[in-house]
This record gives sequence, structure tokens and C-alpha cells, in this order.
Amino acid sequence: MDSALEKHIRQVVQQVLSSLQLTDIEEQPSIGRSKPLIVANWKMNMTLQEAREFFSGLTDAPYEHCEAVICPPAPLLYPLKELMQQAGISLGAQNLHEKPKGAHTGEVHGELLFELGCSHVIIGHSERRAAGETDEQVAAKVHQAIGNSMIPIVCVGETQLQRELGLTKEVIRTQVESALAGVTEERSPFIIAYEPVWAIGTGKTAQPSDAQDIHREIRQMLAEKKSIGFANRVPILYGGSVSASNIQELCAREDIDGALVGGASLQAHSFEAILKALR
Ligand SMILES: O=C(CO)COP(=O)(O)O
Repeated sequence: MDSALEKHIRQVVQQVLSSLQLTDIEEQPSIGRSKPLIVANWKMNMTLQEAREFFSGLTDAPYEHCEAVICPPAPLLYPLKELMQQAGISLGAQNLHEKPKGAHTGEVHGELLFELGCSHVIIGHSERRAAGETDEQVAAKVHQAIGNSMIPIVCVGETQLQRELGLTKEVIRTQVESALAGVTEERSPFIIAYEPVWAIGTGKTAQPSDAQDIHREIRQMLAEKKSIGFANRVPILYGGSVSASNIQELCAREDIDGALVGGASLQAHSFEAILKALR
């Protein structure tokens, strides 16, 4: 890898680690994040032309009060790298393969994503789980992400039916605990995104107090499975119809450390409106 790129990636990872306040973590009584983290998941949207227009439409970058990450479709990672750097936005991937390099046609391995400049990678999104991705694959992908110096953003969340059956906590516990099987080091970076499936792309956001309750539960699960220090430094993001009109109320809750945003991240003005609302 070219050394300037490697240096930049190490700086970004270092910034993230220091914003997680990894020193004296065990002594911290509460969550260690100083800035909200806003992650844009562009899903299977945008052309190269549209993505370039998005960056020329940004008026507020770089963002001092928030940490911003954009996860474009994989073919856009390389062409957007410089624009992202200029805007002070970190680059993330939407997926990676659970194995290192090999005969897996159409897949992308973690080492390549890191080389392309990714500091983050989304894992286990409900849209991928619905297409057959298993908890075991999620754990293996977490292991690959961490092994390639990227921060895994593991998505968890219940469907409408699971919610109606009262299975929300059970479903989330299984997803969280199995993802943690991929975390071998106590100090490995790790992010959870709670995305209730019924809230994704529907305009139905969870009530901030309900989201807070689930986030608190997730933090307790992390503490039980790992340690209180680990639980306190893991950012827990909320996802599901996040917009400029609800972000403030969500992020005001103690255990909501930021958001994973789909639809509202596709236009420069609606993406920046979310970041501005957090000022
Ligand atoms: O799935 C999501 C982000 O990963 C949420 O999507 P929306 O913000 O469009 O509801």
C-alpha cells in the first residue's frame, strides 16, 4: 500500500480510537464518546456522477462537532476516496466477505477494503440477514474486519412480527452475543447499530425512550459478555427512518451515541441537515 494512504488510514483509525477514549477505560463511569457518530449507508444507490454531485453539494464540511462516515457501494469506494478526505468524512464499506482472499466470485475481502481507505464496515444489515446472512457469518466478518484494522458496525434489530411476539430482547441478545464471538481482543473497536427492521425505510422511527431502553439493554449485554469497560466504550447507534427532525431527540438519550442513516443520507442537504441538527 502507498505509505501516504497507509498513514492517512492509521490517522483516521487513531482519531476514532482516541474519540472512543481508550485510555483509562475501566475507570470511566459512563459512555466514552465525546462526539455523536453519524454513519450514512447509501445501500444500492448512487451512480458515480450522483456521488460527485453529492460532494459538491456539501456546504458545511468538515464537521467539527460530529464524526461522519459514508458507506457507498463498493465500486465507488476508490473514486470517492479523495472527495471524502477533503470533506473530513471517513470511508466505510457496506459488507465484506467472511474469509480472506480466495475463490469467491463477486465478493470483496477485508484487506482490499482497508487498502482502499475504509476505516469502518457495516456487518449484518437486516437487508443482508433477510437474504440469508447468518449469525455465524456475521461473527466471521467481524473477525475479518478487526483483523484488517477496520471498525465493524454490527446491525441488530427485530422484525415487526418478532416485536409483536414479544421477542425483541431475545432476538437482539442472540445477534449481539453471536457477533461478539468475532471479537477476540478486549480492546478491539466495535460498534453496534440498533435498527428495528420495522423502522427501516418506513418513516416509523422508534420512540426515543423505547430506543434508549433497547440501547441500555444492549450495553448491559456487552457488559455481561465482555466487561463494563468494553460496554462503555462501544458506540451504540440507532437506525431506522432517522432524519433532521428526530436526530436531536434520539441523540439526547444517554445510550444513543449516533445514527446509521439510509434514505436521508442520499442528498447532501438532508445529510448535512442531520449533522447541523446536532450542533
Ligand atoms: O437501514 C438503514 C440504515 O442502515 C436505515 O434506513 P432508513 O434511514 O432509510 O430508514
